[in-house]
Amino acid sequence: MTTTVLVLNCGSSSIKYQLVDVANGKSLAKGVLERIGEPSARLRRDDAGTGDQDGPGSTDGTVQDDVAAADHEAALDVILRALESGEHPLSEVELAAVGHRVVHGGDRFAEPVLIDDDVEHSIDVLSSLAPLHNPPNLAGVRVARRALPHVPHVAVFDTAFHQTLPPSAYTYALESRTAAEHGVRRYGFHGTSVSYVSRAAARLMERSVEDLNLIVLHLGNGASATAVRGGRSVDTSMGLTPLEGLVMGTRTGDIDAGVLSHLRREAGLGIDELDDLLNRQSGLLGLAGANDMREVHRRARAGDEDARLAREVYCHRVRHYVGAYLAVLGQAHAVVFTAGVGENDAWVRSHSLSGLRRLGIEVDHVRNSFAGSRSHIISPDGAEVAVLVVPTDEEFEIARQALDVAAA
Ligand SMILES: Nc1ncnc2c1ncn2[C@@H]1O[C@H](COP(=O)(O)OP(=O)(O)O)[C@@H](O)[C@H]1O
Ligand SMILES: CC(=O)OP(=O)(O)O
Ligand SMILES: [Mg+2]
Repeated sequence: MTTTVLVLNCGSSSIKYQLVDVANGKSLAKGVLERIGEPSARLRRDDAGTGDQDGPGSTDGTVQDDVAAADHEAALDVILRALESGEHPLSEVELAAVGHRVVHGGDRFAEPVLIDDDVEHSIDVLSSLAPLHNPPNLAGVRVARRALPHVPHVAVFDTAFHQTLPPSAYTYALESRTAAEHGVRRYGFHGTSVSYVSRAAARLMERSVEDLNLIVLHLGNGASATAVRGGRSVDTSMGLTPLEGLVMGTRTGDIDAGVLSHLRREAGLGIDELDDLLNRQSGLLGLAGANDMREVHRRARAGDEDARLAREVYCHRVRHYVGAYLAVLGQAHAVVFTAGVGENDAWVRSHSLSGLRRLGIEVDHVRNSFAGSRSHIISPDGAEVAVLVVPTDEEFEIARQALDVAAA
């Protein structure tokens, strides 16, 4: 039986794709189509079958500029044609499944599922709880189901891994009838990444994940912290929506809910304006004028005080959650950095964890400056709490889970 899975991770303005042979862990083709809807849409592809998984962002292949991708349908069409012209044309590859990243699965989905019209409808209903994510996820599902109607399509949810949160962690102290009536609770996101990274961290530590307490810091465009006990999520920083917790590229993270009523009354902002302000105009972008941490560093080095403050706030919040989750877990075996910032940004790693020696947490500056793309330990030998950098691979994890569902 075939073990090849096409994975689609559809964002609002980009689609990441990967063709994976789950059996041997090989990536047969991958890429990202960015700036959907703009004339300057661009496809970065690596379809030479470079072999092993090597983390996000590592597209060492070719770049096609100005591709015709006015919407997700056109974008997927470009991707399917790119795959067809690569070393592993879809017409010659038998697909076991198409795996889709879906960010919000709400109460309904604790596991990956085979997509039918009813599942599609549920993803749509959950869109208001993940306005940056579920709508494009759904667009990808719809287009791909039409383009590849004979292959099983599987949704893999960011929320699923966090279904193990205990009620004390997922319950907001909001009047309970209102909360129950409107499904207001903490769900948590980035679960596919955290689950993959937890197991990869255990391998690096040569321990079983069941025996480890981990604090996983997924610092990408969205950012979250998760406390993982024995491979299960027991607390996480994102909540009902992917807005709570850490400072992100364009999202506030934690903010006093009173700010909303204050701005409603004082600035006359409507609900959609508030939503846009908190989700799209804030975070690093709102503080420093740039949502990419590399640009924030450039500005900070050039003396820009706003950029300096933005990265201080970012690291302060990470440190805040590390302390909180040390307390939640009682004891941690490792702090694990992953995703775009976590994997690449030595400055953020060392600033977030500085001064924590008495808690057993220390970063070795030589090890921290290693810039390769493989998992590595950045704490000194013998540290009480290991500090690790572990590249995430949401696409591979989605492929693995999608194959499980399709083969069941
Ligand atoms: N070398 C780097 N140094 C610091 N930050 C980086 C670096 N490379 C990427 N990033 C950050 O990672 C972010 C993207 O992270 P990623 O995990 O790829 O996000 P997503 O998968 O959500 O699109 C970028 O916005 C940028 O801020
Ligand atoms: C859930 C979430 O925030 O995802 P991303 O980091 O891809 O925006
Ligand atoms: Mg991401």
